Amino acid sequence: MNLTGLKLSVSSEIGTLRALLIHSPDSGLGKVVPSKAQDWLFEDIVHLDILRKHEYDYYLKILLYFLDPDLIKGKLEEIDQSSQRRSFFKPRNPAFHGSRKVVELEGLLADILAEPPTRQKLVASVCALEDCSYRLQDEFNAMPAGDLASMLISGSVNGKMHFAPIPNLIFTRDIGIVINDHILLNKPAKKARLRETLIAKYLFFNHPLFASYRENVLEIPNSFNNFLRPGDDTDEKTTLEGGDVMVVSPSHILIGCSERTSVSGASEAVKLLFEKGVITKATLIRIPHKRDFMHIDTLFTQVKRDTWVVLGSVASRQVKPEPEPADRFTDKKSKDKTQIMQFEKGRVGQPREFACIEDLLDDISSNDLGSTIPTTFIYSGNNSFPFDAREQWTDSCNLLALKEGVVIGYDRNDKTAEAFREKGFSVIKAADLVQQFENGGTDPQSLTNTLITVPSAELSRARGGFHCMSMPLNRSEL
Ligand SMILES: NC(=[NH2+])NCCC[C@H](N)C(=O)O
Repeated sequence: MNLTGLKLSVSSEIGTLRALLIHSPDSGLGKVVPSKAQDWLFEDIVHLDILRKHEYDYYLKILLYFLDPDLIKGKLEEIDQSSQRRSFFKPRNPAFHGSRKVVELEGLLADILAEPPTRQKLVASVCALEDCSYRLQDEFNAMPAGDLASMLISGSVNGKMHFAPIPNLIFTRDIGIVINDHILLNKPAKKARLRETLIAKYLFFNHPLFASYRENVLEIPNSFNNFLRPGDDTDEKTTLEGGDVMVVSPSHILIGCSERTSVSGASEAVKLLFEKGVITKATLIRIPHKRDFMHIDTLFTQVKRDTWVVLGSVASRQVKPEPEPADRFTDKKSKDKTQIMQFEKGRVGQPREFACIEDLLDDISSNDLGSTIPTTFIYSGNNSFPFDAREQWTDSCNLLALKEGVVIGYDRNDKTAEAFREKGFSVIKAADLVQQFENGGTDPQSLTNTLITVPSAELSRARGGFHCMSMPLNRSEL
């Protein structure tokens, strides 16, 4: 794929999306077995055909109408014909869309594997990680680049499974983050995500698409005594996953300290970003270390300059109940408390603290983004128990902004959609919107204040939403 000349530029969560990196669900998702589902960070096994045809394909169509309409407009009927067998959506098919704005990761991987030196290094690294035999490594090296790319992702070739799939690669958010014109690589907390990280590292350092940004690829170092620590406890490790990083303004990023991102990972990232002059302000947000809240983008995402969708029970200021006598015995572990500290480059003295996530988001809206009206919070499940928790679990707070005020999420979060309507938003099904785009009833430019909903019965079992399923490469400045 000839993809030279793409400009990396992300300085907000809501500027009009111009280019992003995605990975469409590959056959590996259909190979998750019940006994390994949780180890591979899926909550359940998924039905691959339904997940692709009736769910993810809508996401892709919407992305293309917004970012690269020439590839899709006027062709919908043909693309959807059953005789086409989804060829438009299959990376290795000649009829594949091949967008240079909605960029498919598998194609990039095949490109770098066509270069023998890169192929040999990457194959050797994957084989070391997956404990493959020397002979198998030689076999992999002799494979055509396209087959090899698909095998390195799905784990299988010609019906044979050589190692585990990496089904979480659909969550491209987590493999790296574009901050202005730099790329911060991740250091995953979970073993199931190690191969993804390796692939991402090779892509950013070797693909011509990123050629002019080589010097801007940032790798978080391990703390110097990393390898001296006894045992396998991941708590103390230096880890950082992309879902915990949000670029909220050209100078300010948020980093979650969570189940996945350690304090040392966050701290090393901030040091690096300050040192390289990428940003001047970083806010660290400690959230409860729980599977439900693995990254900060599972708790809140931005909708507009002055509007955020949040889980109220964690983000709002909590009124402390009178302590019960036994509370003295049950002092909450610090890991379960929310704590927020803001650091500015060159500033001496105490960092600034915020009492709750909403206070921080309000400060960002008013002071970083210049909003002059009161900040709006739209709550998961319309802030009523148990729908708040239920819908957060199925990613009601994990929305992707296609442009300011137009976000995309799952259709199953009814009460959250109700909350959007109450705040003046339209809620429209992706299938209907696609039809309207196609027949000229509306167009992406004229859409305002809208939540687009995508079918999600299967996708939501993978435990991530569209914010996770996107790695923005370019957004217009706000
Ligand atoms: N940015 C995110 N919230 N990503 C969600 C990742 C979900 C994935 N199954 C995992 O547990 O790793």
